[in-house]
Amino acid sequence: MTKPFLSIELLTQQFPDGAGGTLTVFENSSFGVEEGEFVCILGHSGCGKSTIMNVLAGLAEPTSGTVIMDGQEVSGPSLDRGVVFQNYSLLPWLSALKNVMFGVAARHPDWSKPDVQAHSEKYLAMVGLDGDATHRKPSQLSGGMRQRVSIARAFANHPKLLLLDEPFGALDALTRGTIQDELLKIWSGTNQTVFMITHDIDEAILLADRILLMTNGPFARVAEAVEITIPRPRRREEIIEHPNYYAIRNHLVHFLGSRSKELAGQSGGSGANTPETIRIDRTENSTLESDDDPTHHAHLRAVND
Ligand SMILES: Nc1ncnc2c1ncn2[C@@H]1O[C@H](COP(=O)(O)OP(=O)(O)OP(=O)(O)O)[C@@H](O)[C@H]1O
Repeated sequence: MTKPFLSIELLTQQFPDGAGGTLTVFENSSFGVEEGEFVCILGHSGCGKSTIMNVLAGLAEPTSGTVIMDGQEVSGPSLDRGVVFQNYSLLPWLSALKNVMFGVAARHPDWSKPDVQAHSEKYLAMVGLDGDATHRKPSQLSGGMRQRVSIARAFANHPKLLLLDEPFGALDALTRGTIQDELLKIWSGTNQTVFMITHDIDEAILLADRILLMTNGPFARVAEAVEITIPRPRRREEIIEHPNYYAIRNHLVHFLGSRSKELAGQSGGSGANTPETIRIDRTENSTLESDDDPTHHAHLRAVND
């Protein structure tokens, strides 16, 4: 069997628990992400989402296990992986434009300065920043503007893998919607693979091909991979009308509300903890009753990987 583009294999992360013991955040977690796929990960605070993200970015070493991207083991950061964190992380002494240009110039050392600048301005404009704002330093921008610069910086580099840790958390609802649309536009026009942490169920349904659901920690694991069976292009005003929307949404809410706790703390032993694939499709079989109760799993077609 060929490996997926991004293959997370038997990943275990432990930290000292501060009381002389060991905290096992997750154990033997294994899952894959296909090239060009948009995956969101949902789970309660503290279950280990950012820890997984840091390992994928090459910014942290797992206790054991490996991450293989495009046939190569991830070790250390790389321009092939662009990261957008919750807390922006811009270089404070550079203007917004120069923050973006810095990465573009590193990625394309052969480009002339005007080319680097034009490319950077294009991506800043995509996230709604142009004119004076692009010449301001991060301290002279609002939190939302800083976050938009971080997003432009990551996208402008065309990394093979975009790692987004709650990238829209600091944005107001209107800007958030605009940038979600821009993200979808950029993603659909490239073959980039996106792995995104969010706490927003509706955002995840709008954006993702699959949503990974994590159980609560310690010994958290990606228990399910829920396919978003709503065709693209998706528009936020329209997807709620789709017959699968509330069925998927209810399933996610039910998982986060109770199953993430019920399944918590169960060590899977030495074997790989791979997620179960969940496919909910109310359009496939019109003989299904119209019953959105997510506990009625007879209505779900679950296929193991
Ligand atoms: N460097 C560290 N040393 C010790 N414990 C850590 C370290 N980093 C993370 N942890 C612990 O690992 C667990 C997972 O943390 P992580 O930040 O990955 O969670 P998260 O799911 O991203 O949470 P949130 O949604 O709140 O951002 C938490 O219990 C956290 O306290």
